[in-house]
Amino acid sequence: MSHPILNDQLQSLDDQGLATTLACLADTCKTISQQLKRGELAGILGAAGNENVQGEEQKKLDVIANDLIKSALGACEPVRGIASEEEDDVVGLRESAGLLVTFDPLDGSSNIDINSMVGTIFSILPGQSTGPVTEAEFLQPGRNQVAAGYVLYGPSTMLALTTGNGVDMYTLDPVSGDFLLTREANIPEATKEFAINMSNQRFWAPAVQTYIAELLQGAEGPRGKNYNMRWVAAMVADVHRVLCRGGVFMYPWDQRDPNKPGKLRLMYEANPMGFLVEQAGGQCCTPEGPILDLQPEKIHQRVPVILGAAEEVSRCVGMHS
Ligand SMILES: O=P(O)(O)OC[C@H]1O[C@](O)(COP(=O)(O)O)[C@@H](O)[C@@H]1O
Ligand SMILES: [Mg+2]
Ligand SMILES: [Mg+2]
Repeated sequence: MSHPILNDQLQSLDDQGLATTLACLADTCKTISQQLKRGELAGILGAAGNENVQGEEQKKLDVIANDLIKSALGACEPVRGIASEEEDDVVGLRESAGLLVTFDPLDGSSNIDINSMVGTIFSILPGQSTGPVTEAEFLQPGRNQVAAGYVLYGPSTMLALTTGNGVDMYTLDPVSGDFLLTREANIPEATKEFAINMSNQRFWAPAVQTYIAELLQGAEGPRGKNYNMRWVAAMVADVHRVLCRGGVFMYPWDQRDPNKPGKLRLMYEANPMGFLVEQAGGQCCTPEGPILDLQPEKIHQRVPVILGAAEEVSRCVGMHS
């Protein structure tokens, strides 16, 4: 069976600037994948010894992946500016270019040191001006994204990509070095699988407490079926599972820190995953409604996330009203 090659598929896009940018991101992620494969041998595991702007400890690989993507996009003609989870501020690249890229260079950082799954998440927005690049220009609803995707560094390296016409999944062929199209994502409306960090249960809002309590009651409870639970602790891997076989994934609001209404970042995690999930037939919401309709207020903004099977997301959101 022959699998189409990513770069051939990209050539058929109307926007060749977008195609160039996506090819650049895919190539850089191949380099990150190679570094990860060498693991401890490359001396790149462990803490970098500093914190990012959000007060989180940076791993060496957070910094390495960020620098690789930043430098590759710095040389990528169609890119006007970038924003990264690991950068304090947005970075202007060239005023004449038309695309803005936001990214989480390494998602699931706490998995690095145990040789478990991590990934790179990216989102591409249209530029809004021909003047200097500003943070305000990035603050567009996720609905404006022209493309979004992630690369999952797992037993095989996989790229999931949407340009607004479904979600294609590519597997990196270690022999040819090409990303080959291997499947399309599809999220069934119903599921029996959920993903949430249960250790935060006592901090959740009452609606989430009730929703999860019903799932845990299984066949004897109001849902009338048994649910299984999974938690990889890397959003990229948990969402990949949902895109491949369905399920519901949540990182809800909790009361631990009033400055963090949720853990996940809108511009680097929630919006790109929301675009992918909607394109695969699922839903991605906060308790107030679809994430893609949110008007961002800050580049490093955090949001509660409920995504996946439509039946579960609408039930959980509905319990908040
Ligand atoms: O430590 P917890 O509560 O399991 O949180 C895991 C979540 O945090 C994250 O790792 C945050 O992402 P980063 O690793 O990019 O900071 C998500 O990928 C994941 O879903
Ligand atoms: Mg992340
Ligand atoms: Mg990260």
